Amino acid sequence: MNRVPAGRSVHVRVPASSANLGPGFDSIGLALGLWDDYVVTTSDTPGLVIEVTGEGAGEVPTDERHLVHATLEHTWGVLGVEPPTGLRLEAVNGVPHSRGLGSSATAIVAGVVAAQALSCDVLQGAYAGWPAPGDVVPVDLGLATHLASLLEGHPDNASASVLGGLTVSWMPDGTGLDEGERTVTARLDLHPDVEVVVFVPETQLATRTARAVLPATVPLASAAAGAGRAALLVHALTADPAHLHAATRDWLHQEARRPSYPDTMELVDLLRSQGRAAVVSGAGPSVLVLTTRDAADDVRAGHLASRWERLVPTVPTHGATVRAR
Ligand SMILES: Nc1ncnc2c1ncn2[C@@H]1O[C@H](COP(=O)(O)OP(=O)(O)OP(=O)(O)O)[C@@H](O)[C@H]1O
Ligand SMILES: N[C@@H](CCO)C(=O)O
Repeated sequence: MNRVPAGRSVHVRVPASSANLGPGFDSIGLALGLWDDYVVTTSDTPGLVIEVTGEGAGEVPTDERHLVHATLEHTWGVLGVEPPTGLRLEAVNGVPHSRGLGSSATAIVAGVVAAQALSCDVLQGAYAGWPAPGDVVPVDLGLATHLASLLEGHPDNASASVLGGLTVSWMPDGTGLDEGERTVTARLDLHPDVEVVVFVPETQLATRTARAVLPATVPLASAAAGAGRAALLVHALTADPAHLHAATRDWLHQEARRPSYPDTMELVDLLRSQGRAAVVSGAGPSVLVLTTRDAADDVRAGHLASRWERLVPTVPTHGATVRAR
């Protein structure tokens, strides 16, 4: 088996994401212009060195359990290449952890694309040699979406982090993610009038915890109502933002999770009562407001308790990028 060569270094940038956007549970994702940056360098000196600054510094493990490192190893296994002898991972994280902003998907996507990039010429005979410093290193974005979605357990965050913009993901032949099925994603352009405001609390909520409280089944009427709003949501986000408030109504997950994030739902209820298209971002506890450009200043200026940090990220039109160093 070929080994990833020593003496290579890549700079990987991956955006955060907001999943669900109300009724698009486990399928709709939106990239957010908050970024994790990684430099991954191979060497022939055995060992692993991990340095983390920014979000998660002093909290995430800096050994082989680190999520990006574990993903690199997993991806090289899937690709059938031997990991390099030595590896250095420098992380500068701008995506808040466990706030519903897709931090785990961001990290997983970083690992998947870095692993592909560092072995690109080992895998692709047609690709001659290692790129010059600053050049984009080619990766298979479809494979990246699929592998990252499998590792994450749902495709909504991973697809937005890989592709940027607005994404809708589905499984061709079923409801669950498994090795035999490849995630498919449609990448949509957000209507140019749509802007986002994100309210981030100090409290954290692990996605695993938030998923554990969801019911196994929902009433047909709720499923039918949600399907209609999810369809309307795609129309509102791409063609007619006037429908955003109606389109972001959810019956599948937010109410079931209310006891897990009461302050979040209180803010969502308040903003919705004021006509804002407010939803829980991902599995919470952040709140995402989808607004139009003319109303964005009002949303940004609204009075808010001090425990909420207000962010105004762009929606990047591209997702993960990898450049040689
Ligand atoms: N950049 C990172 N480096 C290392 N580990 C990370 C990184 N980002 C996230 N993680 C790990 O993932 C955990 C958070 O994942 P989790 O799925 O619970 O929340 P999230 O992805 O931030 O939110 P959501 O999935 O609701 O959008 C962190 O506690 C940490 O263990
Ligand atoms: N669709 C997932 C997103 C987690 O970020 C959930 O709500 O559990």
